[in-house]
Amino acid sequence: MDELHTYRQEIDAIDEQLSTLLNQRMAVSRAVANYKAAHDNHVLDNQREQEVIDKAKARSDREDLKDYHETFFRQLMALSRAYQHSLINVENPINSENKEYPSTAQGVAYLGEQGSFSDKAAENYFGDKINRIPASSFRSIVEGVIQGTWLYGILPVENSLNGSIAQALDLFRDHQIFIVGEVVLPIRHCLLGLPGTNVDGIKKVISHPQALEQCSLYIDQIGFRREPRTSTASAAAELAKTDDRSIAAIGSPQLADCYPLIILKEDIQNPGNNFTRFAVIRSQPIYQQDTDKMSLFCRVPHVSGSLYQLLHCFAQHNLNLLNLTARPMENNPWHYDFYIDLEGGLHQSSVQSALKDVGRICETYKILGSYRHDQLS
Ligand SMILES: O=C(O)C(=O)Cc1ccccc1
Repeated sequence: MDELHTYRQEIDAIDEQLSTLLNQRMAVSRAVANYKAAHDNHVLDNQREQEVIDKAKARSDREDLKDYHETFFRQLMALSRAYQHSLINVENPINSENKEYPSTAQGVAYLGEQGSFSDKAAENYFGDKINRIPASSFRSIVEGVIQGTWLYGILPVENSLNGSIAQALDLFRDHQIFIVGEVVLPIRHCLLGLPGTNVDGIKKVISHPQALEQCSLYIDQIGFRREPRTSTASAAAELAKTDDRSIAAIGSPQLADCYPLIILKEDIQNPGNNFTRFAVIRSQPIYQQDTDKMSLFCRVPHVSGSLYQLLHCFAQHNLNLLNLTARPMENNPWHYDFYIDLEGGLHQSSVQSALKDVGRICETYKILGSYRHDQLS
């Protein structure tokens, strides 16, 4: 018994030293948070964390303690990150992040050509106030916005029948890009052909993959071959340049006004309410007082219960989730990041409290935006 008592005294003395060291470490962490806030740096620096872990393992005085060193330092750094997040992100989100950035960028880039659904979404959101610029891929839109070639971009992010559009979400996660608004469009598809085309003679349909998927029942019933194109409007423009009456394009009825094509059949989309949600993106966030929706990316530790804990942060503050999508991590097979939409704006105290908890639980998280919910759907 005496022996156990002695061991416990030894452990208490070590814990005392650990507490002193933790105070010191968190004080430095505070200084790092201030530095990162002033220099727009991210809280998570994967390379730096790996170096800390490698050094810790090398200091282990026994082989069988290496893994314990790794876990200890991983947890320590997670605590440090949570502390930094609580200092940087939510102390004063509206004032600290709503800076005006000098920019010569103009216009909004959208996918496809004139008459694409993205073009229509941009028109609905901005009216004729700004130029709309056609682009050939999601990536080129995002890169153009980051480089300041365009002020805004517009990307489809979710369809009411097919769910989240993974490619768009991954671009938001992996780039310094922010959502500043959204627009929801009802989607109606029709089959378009060159004048004089007979539906019976059509062998192949061309369109954006989303459109082909949304009309899959009709396409399979007739037995058309499918070929993807950059957008519905690019497919229509391409068809209009040919004289091939064995090809049809799929897209909005308005395409028949933009290109010399005729509508062969209307409303060929699969049954159900077909809406697509588009995100308006910018290279810098805009946080306003009257927003009522937010989007985030969260990375939780790969341990039992961590997703449950993450969801609890929102439940505890009565915040309703509008979307939860798991996206695979590129360099970490079978591990996932979580994309979340929630009802509530960043100016709300319940949201700020929830985000403080999120910061404590997540290895890293990113606020993609706080913006007005388009209630059309
Ligand atoms: O191809 C288009 O027109 C787009 O904007 C992408 C798309 C395709 C189908 C439905 C919604 C958006």
